[in-house]
Amino acid sequence: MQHRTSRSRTRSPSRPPGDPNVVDLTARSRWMRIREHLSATGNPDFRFRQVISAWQGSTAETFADVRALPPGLRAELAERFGPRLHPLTAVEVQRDDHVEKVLFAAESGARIETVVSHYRAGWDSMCVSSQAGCGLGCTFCATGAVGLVRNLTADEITAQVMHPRWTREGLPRPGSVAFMGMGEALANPHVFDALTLLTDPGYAGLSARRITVSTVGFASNLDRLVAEHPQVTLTLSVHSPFPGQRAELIPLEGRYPLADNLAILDRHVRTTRRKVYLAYLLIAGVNDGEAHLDALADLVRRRSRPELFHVSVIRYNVAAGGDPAYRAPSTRLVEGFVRGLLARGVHATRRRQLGTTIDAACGQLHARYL
Ligand SMILES: C[S@@+](CC[C@H](N)C(=O)[O-])C[C@H]1O[C@@H](n2cnc3c(N)ncnc32)[C@H](O)[C@@H]1O
Ligand code: SF4
Repeated sequence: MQHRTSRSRTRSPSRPPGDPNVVDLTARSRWMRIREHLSATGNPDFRFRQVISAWQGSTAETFADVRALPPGLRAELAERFGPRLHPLTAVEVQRDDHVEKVLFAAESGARIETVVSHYRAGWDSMCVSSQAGCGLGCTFCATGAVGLVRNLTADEITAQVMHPRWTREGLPRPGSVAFMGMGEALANPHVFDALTLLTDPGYAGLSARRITVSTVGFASNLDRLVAEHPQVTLTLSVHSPFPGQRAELIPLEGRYPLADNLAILDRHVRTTRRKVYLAYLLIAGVNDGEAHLDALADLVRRRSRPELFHVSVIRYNVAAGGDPAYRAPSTRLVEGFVRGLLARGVHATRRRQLGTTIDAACGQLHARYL
């Protein structure tokens, strides 16, 4: 089968006329700078928390609305950091039985999507975007078909989790957060500050173990991630055990081979004893054969601690802009593949997919760019 391997890697965002790109992508997180400023000017720690609570609690749009702060401090923060608290505006919401998908617009006009799944009582998982579009061009993914519009800032990434709309819906904190929305998190350096903020008790206060970063294997930053955030849960997208075929599906294989990424995971599991996940996207007739099963199982069994590697088998969701030759496998085929791995001594389960009817499942997000 011929796979499409070339895609435009960047695409200009459609911005309203006269709207400058006001986002400074070289700047550090505004929230981090605000916190540093408050501390450097002798304010007690609770002042930062007061701003965050007012913002997240949906009562404040601007610093001027944060009534808990002394008026002088409100004016000072607005003057120094700009009046608005919100970096993202929710412009559209779609729902099905288990999933809510929100289209957010950022200040530059860039658009992203965030998905919340309610699949177990009292446990909500949020799928966040790290980039508007993605420049890595995987041939099965709608976000890849968009091309890279731009990296999100750390504040735009974390605002998806902290947005006041969730408080209004009774969901001030999701049970877990996965970087499985739009974009390749490790291709965006702002993800490191975003993780620091998400795990900061004064900001989102999430446990690192409840955060999953999924990557196609941006090895240089995977190395940095395991060093700086060792407790974050990791998923490496594999999709083929054969380098030639993997490079057709995931062009980044040519720059950062799977073997290099697996070597990083080997070191990581040896030091942390944390379980890691290998995602395997099953496309009918492409990567679902016995030879794939044997080679994938072999790849896992050759790890230094194979018991700490878990394969999540994902059914291909038909994605806008994906290769038209790709077909979704039947449920029987997916279950058979999982059984095949188990029979070969590999831990494996099928990853449940929600939201396919509203294009909210893995690989389907394109924020209306397509
Ligand atoms: C959209 S990606 C974002 C995270 C990261 N860039 C990655 O690829 O791992 C999240 C997950 O969706 C999977 N995915 C992409 N396209 C898909 C599709 N059409 N159907 C099902 N899963 C897909 C990816 O392989 C990955 O495991
Ligand atoms: S699968 Fe991940 S890395 Fe590949 S194009 Fe989609 S978002 Fe980017």
